[in-house]
Amino acid sequence: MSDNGLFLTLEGIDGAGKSSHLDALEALFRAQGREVVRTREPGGTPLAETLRGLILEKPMDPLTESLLVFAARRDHIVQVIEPALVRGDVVLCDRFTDATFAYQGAGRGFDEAVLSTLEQWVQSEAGRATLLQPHITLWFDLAPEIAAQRLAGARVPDKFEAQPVEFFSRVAQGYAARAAADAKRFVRIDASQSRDQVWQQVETALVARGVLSGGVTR
Ligand SMILES: Nc1ncnc2c1ncn2[C@@H]1O[C@H](COP(=O)(O)OP(=O)(O)OP(=O)(O)O)[C@@H](O)[C@H]1O
Ligand SMILES: Cc1cn([C@H]2C[C@H](O)[C@@H](COP(=O)(O)O)O2)c(=O)[nH]c1=O
Repeated sequence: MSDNGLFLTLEGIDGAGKSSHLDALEALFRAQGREVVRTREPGGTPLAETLRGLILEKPMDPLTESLLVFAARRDHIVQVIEPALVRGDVVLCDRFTDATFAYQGAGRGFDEAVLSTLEQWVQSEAGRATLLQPHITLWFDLAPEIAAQRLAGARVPDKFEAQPVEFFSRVAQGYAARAAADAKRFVRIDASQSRDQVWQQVETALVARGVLSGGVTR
């Protein structure tokens, strides 16, 4: 399968600040003449959004959780992500498979070999030479204690947001391990800085990667 699009994902622990930059990123790509599909995981299709409700609210064992996450992802890939990439669009996705390795793998302690097998099944496509992976992943790296302070009182916590800081320490380590294993794809963003400084890092990284023209402002 040929794809001329750009698959850009944003990752980080809950409260790291990634969603705060989605509007500006979408506007920036559109201003540079790109079609943008903005989406999220779990979710992005009616079926996957239904699964999201279960994943974020219902208690379940880690294998069940992982299977539901990958089922939602499969529908999302088939219905939304692959068609958009083939059209040449920018797919701006709030979380993808790195979140599964970080949350279900490192956070819950679920078997990463099983996650890798599911990744192979779900992200392979007839006609696609390699596994579907994001072209660029912006990893918003923030200490769990600061993320918890930012989220405190901001909204009613879901099943994951209600987890203790130790859980998010493991999730953060999971992200660090994924980033180390695929350093070409990951861009580490120091998310402890102010919103404007974080945005500057995002913009600079995307210009350096050649996916945005220089001299852009928010
Ligand atoms: N750089 C920043 N400095 C201080 N507060 C921030 C910063 N960026 C975002 N925030 C605030 O932190 C909270 C979490 O931000 P945001 O919703 O963007 O995080 P997130 O990574 O998308 O979280 P989640 O994955 O849980 O949805 C919000 O209240 C937001 O206003
Ligand atoms: C993709 C994915 C997500 N999660 C978790 C991570 C977050 O706590 C929620 C999504 O909420 P957000 O406000 O949209 O960030 O789901 C997960 O555990 N595993 C995954 O694969």
